[in-house]
Amino acid sequence: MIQIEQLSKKYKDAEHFSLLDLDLKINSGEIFGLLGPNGAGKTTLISILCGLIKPTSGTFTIDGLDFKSHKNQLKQLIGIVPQEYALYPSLTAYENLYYFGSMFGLKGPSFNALIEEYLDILGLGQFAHKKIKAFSGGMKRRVNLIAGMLHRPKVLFLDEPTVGVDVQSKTVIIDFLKELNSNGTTIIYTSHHLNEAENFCSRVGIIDHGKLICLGTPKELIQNEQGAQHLEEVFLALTGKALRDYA
Ligand SMILES: Nc1ncnc2c1ncn2[C@@H]1O[C@H](COP(=O)(O)OP(=O)(O)OP(=O)(O)O)[C@@H](O)[C@H]1O
Repeated sequence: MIQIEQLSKKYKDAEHFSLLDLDLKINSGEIFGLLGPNGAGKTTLISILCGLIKPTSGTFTIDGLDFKSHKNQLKQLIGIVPQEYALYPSLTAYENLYYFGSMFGLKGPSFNALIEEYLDILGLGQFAHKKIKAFSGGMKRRVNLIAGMLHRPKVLFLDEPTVGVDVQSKTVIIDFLKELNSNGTTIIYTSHHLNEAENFCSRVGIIDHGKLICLGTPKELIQNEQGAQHLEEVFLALTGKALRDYA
């Protein structure tokens, strides 16, 4: 489904590569977790795969479509749920979603019904016509999520979809993503919640300093790391305890 070959990214004026010669294959139907410390290169990788930034070198295909020659088809195929809220604060939840859907050519009564259905599933039905600026962080995260998948993409990229939300919102978001996945959507997500990733992901890849340092099912990675009971111990053993502060 996603085939990445020798992907590298060096930002303009940066001293180091943020991604270096990364090879990775993600299969159709997976829930794939991209894990790594702050500054490891997760957002950079997702941003390249979503076509938001260009790689310095390397190639990738999604569903057999090359990123350079099939930009427009790829836009239809993928959905993006960014880390930052992509919502208009002075519009209502419904208006925001209508706007995002219309960018994919969605309109009409069946589209209205779809927006209402998703808002209901994510517990926001009664707030559909309230302005986003009055929403809590957890509510905004849920609207942000719907905005990224209204056009029913085959592949959904999510950059920390559960950051800063309470356990209740987190559960609703994860259950919703599991349901999407069971209906055929491939999910690629980044997170710092290692317990969540351990339970949620079919496979994970740990990235550090722009390189993929391990890949496998959570169970495999835990079994391969001596004394580890959970993914968090594997993560610390592989990436160390030093702080990752950059400016
Ligand atoms: N626009 C940019 N210009 C220059 N350097 C950048 C830019 N964006 C990211 N970087 C650098 O690239 C590296 C990887 O950053 P990236 O945001 O991809 O990491 P991340 O794994 O998503 O981190 P986090 O968990 O903190 O979100 C870091 O060293 C970061 O400082």
